[in-house]
Amino acid sequence: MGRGGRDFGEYDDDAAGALRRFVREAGGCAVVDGGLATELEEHGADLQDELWSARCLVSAPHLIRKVHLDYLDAGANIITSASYQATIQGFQARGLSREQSEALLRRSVHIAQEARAIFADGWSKGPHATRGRSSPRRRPVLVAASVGSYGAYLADGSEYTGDYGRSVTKETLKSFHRRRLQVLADAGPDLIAFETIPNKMEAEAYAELLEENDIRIPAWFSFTSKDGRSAASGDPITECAAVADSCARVAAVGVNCTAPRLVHGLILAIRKVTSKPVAVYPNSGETYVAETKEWVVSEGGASETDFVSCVGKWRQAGAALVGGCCRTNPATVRAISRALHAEAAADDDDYADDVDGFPVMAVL
Ligand code: MET
Ligand SMILES: [Zn+2]
Repeated sequence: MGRGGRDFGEYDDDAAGALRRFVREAGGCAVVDGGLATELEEHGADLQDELWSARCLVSAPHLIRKVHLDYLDAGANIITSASYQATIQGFQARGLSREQSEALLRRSVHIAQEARAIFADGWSKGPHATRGRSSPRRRPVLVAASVGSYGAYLADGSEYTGDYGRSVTKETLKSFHRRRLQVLADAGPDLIAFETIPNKMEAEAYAELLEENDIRIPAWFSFTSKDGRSAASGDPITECAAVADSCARVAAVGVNCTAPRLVHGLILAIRKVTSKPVAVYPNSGETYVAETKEWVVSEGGASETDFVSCVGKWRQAGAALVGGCCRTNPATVRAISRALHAEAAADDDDYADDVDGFPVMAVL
């Protein structure tokens, strides 16, 4: 069990059942945080680097903690560690030792756990309690250890194409991820978030690693899609989700860093092959250009601005966890949380003051 967490990790049926209970406790749909790298950059971090957000594990851990706290303050039930692009191989290429690299992976989880503890502390004896709230609400919070795909390590945008070249096999991917996964799991997160998975082969590699290494921390598999029918590589999303479905250690299946307009169809497709909870945390709808490491507005991008107005539709389609990915921020998460808990928010003046009249355009 993670520090400050509930008994989440101690599941004896299946991982999906444990997450389903958590979602229920969170009010029927859990709020996932928003873009971590995006927000680090917003605070001045320079991520034009092959390590991307993982660079801050060395240079600005306090900033990572602040961003986690901002997402908690915005209503997140799940915060995701800064390990997306943190890999032993990537750190070693920069001259760090294996021990130092592994310590940085552990640090990513510990920073998120620390943020949760600070938040819980402030929540029970902070300003809200003195404003006359009779029973301070305790929001359930889980720490997810992020595992970015092999493409993220390559830092060439291939998590959005799924094209790793012929020489990369499932075994390549397994040996690339094995130790990193074990170190992250040993750091004691509540969840492992396999994010931005671009193809079926990497999902298979993860499923086998979870079994072979006997990782007993519930995981979620989250894919990227560019067309709303398949993962980035062209593998049908139904086949990718079926890989996740057949692994008892997988608690949820979903999509992230995908245009919001594609999400509804993807939820419906995923639900055809699994009854595990579905997680969706799209990006703003902009497109990542690997050469310049920049996000640009794509064609038809204007329609993406109603991201938050889609939240109800996604929930109706069966999403159990909703949040944001790149180019989303705490304001997005606050608005998502509001959309999901509209009735509860109406009873809560402090909260309503923060979000009333929030312009959706400004969210993204
Ligand atoms: C390219 S997807 C990045 C996901 C990661 N959790 C982040 O928000 O930074
Ligand atoms: Zn993203």
